[in-house]
Amino acid sequence: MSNVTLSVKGLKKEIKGKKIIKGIDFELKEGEVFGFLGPNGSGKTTTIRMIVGLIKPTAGSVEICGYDIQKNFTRAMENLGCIVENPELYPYLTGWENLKLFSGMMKEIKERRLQEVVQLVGLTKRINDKVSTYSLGMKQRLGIAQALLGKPKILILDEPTNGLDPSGIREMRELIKFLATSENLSVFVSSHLLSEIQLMCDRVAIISNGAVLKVGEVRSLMSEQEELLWRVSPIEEAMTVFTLLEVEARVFGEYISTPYREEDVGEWNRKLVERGVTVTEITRKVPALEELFLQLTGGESID
Ligand SMILES: Nc1ncnc2c1ncn2[C@@H]1O[C@H](COP(=O)(O)OP(=O)(O)OP(=O)(O)O)[C@@H](O)[C@H]1O
Repeated sequence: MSNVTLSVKGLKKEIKGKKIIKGIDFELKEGEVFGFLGPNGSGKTTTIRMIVGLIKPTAGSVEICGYDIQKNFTRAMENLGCIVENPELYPYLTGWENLKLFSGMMKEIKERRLQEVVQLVGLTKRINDKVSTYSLGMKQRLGIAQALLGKPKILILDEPTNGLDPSGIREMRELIKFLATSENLSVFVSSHLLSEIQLMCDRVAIISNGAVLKVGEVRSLMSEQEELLWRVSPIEEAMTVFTLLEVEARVFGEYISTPYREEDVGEWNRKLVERGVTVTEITRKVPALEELFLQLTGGESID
C-alpha cells in the first residue's frame, strides 16, 4: 500500500482574480480508497477538473504514476479513469454496445477486457439490455466499467453516490471498496457527506474554502471514542452508580466521562436519579473528524 499513484503538490486555481484553490497537497497510494470531503462549494470539483486535465492549474503540479500531466499528458492519462460529471451513455444502446463504442475510441482494447470490466462492476446479467432500462446505480456502474477499460491505476469519482437510493448507495460503496482491494486501484472519491467517507475510505483529505485542512487515516481520526460527559452532583454517588452498572467511568473535572452507548443512556440516567443524584447536563463528545466537519459545515451538510 505504499506506492504513490497520484501526487498533488501546491495546486492552485485562480478564476477571474478569485482564489478558488489555494495551494493544496496530497498523495494517493495503491489499493486505497481516498476520500475528498468538503461542504458544497469548497472546491472539490475544481480540484478534480485540474487532476483530470479539464482545466489548467494556475500553479502547482499533478503527477500520475510519475508522469506530470503538464509535460506528459497522454502517458499520465493512460493511468487514470474517471467519471467527473454524469457518464456519457447512449440510452438506446445496450450496456455492451455502449462499452464497445467507447472502447473503439481507445487503442487496443480486447473483447476479453470488456467482459472483465462488466464482471467487475456486476452487470453481467443486464449488459445486453438497453441502458434506458437501467437504474441510476446501474448507469453509474456502467460508467465505472467504461473508466476501467484501459486498466487505469487510479479511478476518480466525483460524488458517486449522489442521487442514488439507499440500496444503490450501498452497492456503489461495496463496489468501490472491492475495486480498491481486488484490482489494487487507488480510488479517489469526493463527497460532501461525512458518513459516506467514514464507511468507504481508508484515508481522507478535508477541504474547506479551497484549502486542505487535514489529511489522515479515517480510522485514526475516528478512533477517538465517542464519550458522554455527565454533569452530576454529588459526583461520588454517581461514580458508585456507574461502578454498580459496570460502566467504565472516570472523573473529568466537574464531569464524569463514560463511553457513549445510545441504547443505555436513558437507563443510566434513571439509575442515577433513583440514587438521589442530580443530573444537570449530559453532553455527547464527538470524535475529532466529525467535530471538525461539523465546524466546517455548521452542522448542515452532515448526514
Ligand atoms: N468558472 C468559475 N468561475 C467562477 N467561480 C467558479 C468557477 N468554478 C468554480 N467556481 C467557484 O469556486 C468555488 C468552488 O467550486 P467547486 O465546484 O469546485 O466546489 P465543490 O466543492 O465541488 O462544490 P459542489 O459540490 O457544490 O460542486 C465555488 O465558490 C464556485 O462558485
